[in-house]
Amino acid sequence: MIRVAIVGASGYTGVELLRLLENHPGVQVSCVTAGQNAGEEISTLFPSLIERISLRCEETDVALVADRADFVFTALPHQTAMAVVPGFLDAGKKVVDLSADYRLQNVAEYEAWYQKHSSPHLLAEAVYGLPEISRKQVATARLVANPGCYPTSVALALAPLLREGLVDLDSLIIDSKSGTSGAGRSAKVGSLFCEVNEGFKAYSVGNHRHTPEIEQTLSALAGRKVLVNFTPHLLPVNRGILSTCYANLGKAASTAELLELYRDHYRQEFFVRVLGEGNLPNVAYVRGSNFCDIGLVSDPRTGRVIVVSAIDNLVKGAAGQAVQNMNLMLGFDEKAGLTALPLFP
Ligand SMILES: NC(=O)C1=CN([C@@H]2O[C@H](COP(=O)(O)OP(=O)(O)OC[C@H]3O[C@@H](n4cnc5c(N)ncnc54)[C@H](OP(=O)(O)O)[C@@H]3O)[C@@H](O)[C@H]2O)C=CC1
Ligand SMILES: CC(=O)N[C@@H](CCC(=O)OP(=O)(O)O)C(=O)O
Repeated sequence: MIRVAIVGASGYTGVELLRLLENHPGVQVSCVTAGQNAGEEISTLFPSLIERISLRCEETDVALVADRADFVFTALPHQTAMAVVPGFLDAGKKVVDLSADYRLQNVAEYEAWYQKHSSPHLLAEAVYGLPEISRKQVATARLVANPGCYPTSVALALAPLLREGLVDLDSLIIDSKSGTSGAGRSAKVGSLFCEVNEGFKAYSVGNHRHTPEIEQTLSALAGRKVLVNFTPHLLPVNRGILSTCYANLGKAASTAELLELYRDHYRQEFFVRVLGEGNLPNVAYVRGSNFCDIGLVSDPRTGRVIVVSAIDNLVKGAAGQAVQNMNLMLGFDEKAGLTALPLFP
């Protein structure tokens, strides 16, 4: 059994890692850490774990964690992650970082959208861990930057069109909606029940920090710089991201032809489910799973294709994708621990 640490286990992605890894045949969670909850029993913080997982949350101390684990997940807020990730690498550990700290390859871009980077030398080494796009690089990586939830849903929705050069790259518009767990477990007025329930709003319009991450991936797929309009919305549900992506087709193509292209593209991908004509994704049908469901419609009236994708932000958008990356990095079956069907209804 490989010993695994979850640094930042008292958050939403941390507890999701615990849930998924409990069913993993080759690893055992040997150490969990927290910030203000250090010292607490993890099943007290999350009664969902009672009688199955009993671990004391340690201080987030690099030497202690490195001593107790062979592999590390960092599930910390950005900026906090970069304070510890270099220490784990120096101690010879492989790391999947769930924060945004190592996702952007360009330091200036990171510092423009986030804050000063304390280990910019690692940005060139870190592999952006979207296995359906960068599987080979993930398998040999020491540090994987686990993609953001919105960028995962967008990259998988648009990759076939961009790789095949079928759309006008200056026409991309992305409209995404996320459940509230995307904002994490820490107390914030904007996440309170009365602020979210029965409401629906756009936020960070024109300036959300996932914009450069989305553009980085789409540019690599397209082979040239791509800019997008990306508008996130807050949905009054616990989990789920639905992204609706609009693009002008270079030349006319029917819904059936485009779906055939998507099916070809993702034929080998267990976690991407391309829906049949007339069917469109719904966050309710991926909840709790590592699936990304994709559907599309070609609109001959406007010459646009509209691609819709759905993921669970905490699974394919965070902890599930992190486990998928770990599986590749450690040579396990990529699906290990991740084959559960979605929770429905
Ligand atoms: N939620 C989501 O859907 C997604 C989240 N992510 C990213 O994953 C990371 C974790 O997210 P999430 O689990 O939602 O966040 P939470 O806010 O739910 O949890 C954050 C975790 O980090 C710990 N922490 C915070 N500050 C410190 C500190 N200074 N020192 C040590 N530990 C600290 C917290 O401990 P404590 O509470 O005990 O202080 C908690 O365990 C973030 O970078 C987030 O952006 C990525 C994709 C999707
Ligand atoms: C609903 C909500 O607030 N979502 C978060 C994004 C989710 C996330 O955690 O993304 P990172 O990993 O890049 O931090 C947001 O908009 O900031």
